[in-house]
Amino acid sequence: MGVDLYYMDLSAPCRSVMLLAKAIGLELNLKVTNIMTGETRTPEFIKMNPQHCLPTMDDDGFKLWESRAILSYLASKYGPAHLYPSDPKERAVVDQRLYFDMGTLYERFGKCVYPLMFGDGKIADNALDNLKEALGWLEGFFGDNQYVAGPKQTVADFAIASTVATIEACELVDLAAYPKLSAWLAACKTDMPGYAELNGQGATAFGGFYKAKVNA
Ligand SMILES: N[C@@H](CCC(=O)N[C@@H](CS)C(=O)NCC(=O)O)C(=O)O
Repeated sequence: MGVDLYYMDLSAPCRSVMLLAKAIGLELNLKVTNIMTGETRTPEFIKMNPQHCLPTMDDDGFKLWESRAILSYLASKYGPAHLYPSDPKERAVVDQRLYFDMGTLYERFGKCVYPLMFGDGKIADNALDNLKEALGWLEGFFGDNQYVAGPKQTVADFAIASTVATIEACELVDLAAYPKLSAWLAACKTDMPGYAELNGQGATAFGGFYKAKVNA
């Protein structure tokens, strides 16, 4: 019974789901799963998620992956309505932020770090500028709002907080150049239950791994 979550602390998408669960008081059956030692490639895991990625969720037999889909599902089923609003326009803005996070912000961040951490070490010349451009767009999304998708906290805040925490920990960009984003991140650090334990420690470990590769 209950919601199983297969996860790793180092993983930003996993941390976003764990932060949401803490915020809504949903107890997860946490199942630490090591991608480095092949624990997502076992026949049992592949049967549950043929894409063998983390996070993977199992809610009493309902299996789901893609962290942002998990966030929307858990908020819809267990959270207060404002976290994933039913109003079509409000929901569309939340979805836009989630897709932006996955397809642009995290994607551009990944191009700055993953080749060094897991690939051939070749980082494109424009990778950092592209990441800064995406952070500039995110800065603009705030407008006069306190949260990334408007005046209320939504699932997009959990997804983007995990991405930005990871960017911060890698020390690639001076986030002070984005004042609204910096103010929001500071508020996440104090107001999101478990931020220090989850995003703090997990992102710091990821950043440490990245910086060790840079200095190797
Ligand atoms: N877009 C996916 C990304 C999932 C992903 O790439 N997860 C990584 C860990 S951060 C993973 O499981 N990699 C191992 C694999 O794909 O086999 C999400 O947000 O859930």
